[in-house]
Amino acid sequence: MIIAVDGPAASGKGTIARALALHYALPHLDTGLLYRAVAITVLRADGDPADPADALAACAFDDLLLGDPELRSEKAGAAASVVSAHPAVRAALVDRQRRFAGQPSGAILDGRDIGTVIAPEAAAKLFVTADPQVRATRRHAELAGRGASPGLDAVLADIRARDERDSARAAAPLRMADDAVLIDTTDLNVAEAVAAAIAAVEAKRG
Ligand SMILES: Nc1ncnc2c1ncn2[C@@H]1O[C@H](COP(=O)(O)OP(=O)(O)OP(=O)(O)O)[C@@H](O)[C@H]1O
Ligand SMILES: Nc1ccn([C@@H]2O[C@H](COP(=O)(O)O)[C@@H](O)[C@H]2O)c(=O)n1
Repeated sequence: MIIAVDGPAASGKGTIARALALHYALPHLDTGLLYRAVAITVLRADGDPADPADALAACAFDDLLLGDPELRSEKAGAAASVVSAHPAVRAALVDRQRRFAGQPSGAILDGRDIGTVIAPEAAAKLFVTADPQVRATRRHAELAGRGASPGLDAVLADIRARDERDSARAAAPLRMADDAVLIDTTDLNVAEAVAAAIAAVEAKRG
């Protein structure tokens, strides 16, 4: 079984995808990490994330980078949202994601275009969202817990800018697949959101 989990920044899709991976004993890929790795590789080479050639060259990143905590920074997220708009970057990362999705065991992938582009054949598709202010408050608390302290306003501005870039780009924009189930986590705690996700997957499995 392939489960696709898409949604905007800090909506809780990763939290849900990890919980589903445990529940169904399926491997999980956080596809945002791939774009974050490209972004950090560009920045460390003093390149420009908006330059398609710089971004494409960075797609040959070392897999060890995927464990680097700097990938979780807001700087990496913002630059990832710039490099991910280049069609050549998206094309360079497609095969890797499709191979992961195609494992005999099945898989769970979370991102922006899993249900629409990477695995349109997924048995269950979830689109996780939440009010931007709520997303910013949660991300702000998460960053503070890690010792980073951007102001709440800055976190909200970053989330809004990323939402806009990810939805407006021509290549694989963020959008809900026609056959996805919407999960709005604004008024749900983590346990409630995970329960809603499991119920949605069970309903799709029939
Ligand atoms: N339902 C919820 N209630 C409260 N906090 C939540 C809920 N879901 C997720 N969180 C918290 O919100 C933050 C963002 O969640 P998460 O990382 O899962 O979002 P995401 O959509 O995967 O983000 P990204 O766009 O960075 O990939 C985390 O700190 C997480 O613990
Ligand atoms: N399937 C995906 C996943 C991510 N992106 C881009 O990467 C940025 C960072 O992703 P996070 O999930 O880690 O926040 C995101 O803002 C997108 O621009 C993507 O395009 N497609």
